[in-house]
Amino acid sequence: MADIEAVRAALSRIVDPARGEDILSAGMVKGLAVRDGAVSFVLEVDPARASGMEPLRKAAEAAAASVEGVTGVSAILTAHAPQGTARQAPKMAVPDLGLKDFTPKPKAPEGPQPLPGVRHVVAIASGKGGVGKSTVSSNLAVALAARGLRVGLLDADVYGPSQPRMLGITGRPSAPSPGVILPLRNHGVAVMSLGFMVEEGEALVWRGPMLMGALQQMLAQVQWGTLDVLLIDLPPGTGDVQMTLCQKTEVAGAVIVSTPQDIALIDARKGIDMFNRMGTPILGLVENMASFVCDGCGKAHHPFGHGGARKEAEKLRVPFLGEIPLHLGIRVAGDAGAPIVAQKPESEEAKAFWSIADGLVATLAARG
Ligand SMILES: Nc1ncnc2c1ncn2[C@@H]1O[C@H](COP(=O)(O)OP(=O)(O)OP(=O)(O)O)[C@@H](O)[C@H]1O
Repeated sequence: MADIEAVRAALSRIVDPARGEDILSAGMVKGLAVRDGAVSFVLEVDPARASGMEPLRKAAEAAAASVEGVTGVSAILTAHAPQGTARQAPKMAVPDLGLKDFTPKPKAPEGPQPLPGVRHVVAIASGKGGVGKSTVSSNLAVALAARGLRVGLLDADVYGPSQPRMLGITGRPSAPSPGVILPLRNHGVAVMSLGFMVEEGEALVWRGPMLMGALQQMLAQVQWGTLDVLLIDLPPGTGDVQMTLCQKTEVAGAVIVSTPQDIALIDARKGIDMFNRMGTPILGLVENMASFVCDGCGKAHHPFGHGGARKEAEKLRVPFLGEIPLHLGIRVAGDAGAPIVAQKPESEEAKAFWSIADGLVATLAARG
């Protein structure tokens, strides 16, 4: 079995030529973990040098891979300027010879790019945390797969990746060659999550640039194969992750999840506004935790109010995709790793997810 100390020793032999120091002593290796032979770590570099650091990442990856018992390595490069050093003057003044750099540089593609092999990228977003965005993502993914679509789910909720638990996946994705990560599968869905790479809670303490680097690397390196739909479970809010996704990747549209409460709807409106500004179409609004049917009296109650999201959708002229009840079964199924559409596909509480999934299939089909 691979030993973390052996991996450390291998990494300590990789020297960053610019610093003349090995990457471990230089503090560039973050989040090193070894689980069942799979090694993962983040190589944190100065943004000013980021474009030339791929060879160092590859060397570190190869060093870790050479350790006995290691079955796969995932080394993620992230750019992060150490505080207070980003603007420091270089120690040695380099004479300016007035020469222009004529080295041809590969032109970075402009604007959002399609993901190879993926027909439609659909972002699942919410303005506020805890409204059920991950629950909706996992149920929609499983429902779409059950309808015969080739479905992937990228858990980009980097602050609290919950899809490994909700979809019942433990393991680690394999990395058969440098720069290639294979997603894991369950319930007919190909899944990639930062939760596979770090211990639970660890990503919460990562800094913004590390998270962004991890997201971009997941977008670039995960080999999804051919997919009809890739759902992206976004973190709540309207931050860097959402913007980077829309700027770099061609997104067919966003599904916004909200509870009926005013406060959640205000945040949902902000989310819709952000997607509008980024030019990403809104596929619709979902109202989660819309009603609660009491076991005792059998009546439907509306603990968070009712109909707010439908009204808001009308007001904002975006499609209303459906209401999902607040139901213990939905939470228990998610916690047990089998979304309700997989665990009890015929149940009343699963119905709304099927109908939203069918609406999404129709919308995407209309787009070709
Ligand atoms: N309709 C529902 N009925 C019962 N429980 C639900 C429902 N929707 C979500 N939950 C539960 O509420 C909790 C929060 O849901 P979830 O993790 O999906 O929210 P989220 O919006 O993705 O949160 P965050 O963005 O903060 O990670 C979970 O325990 C989930 O099982």
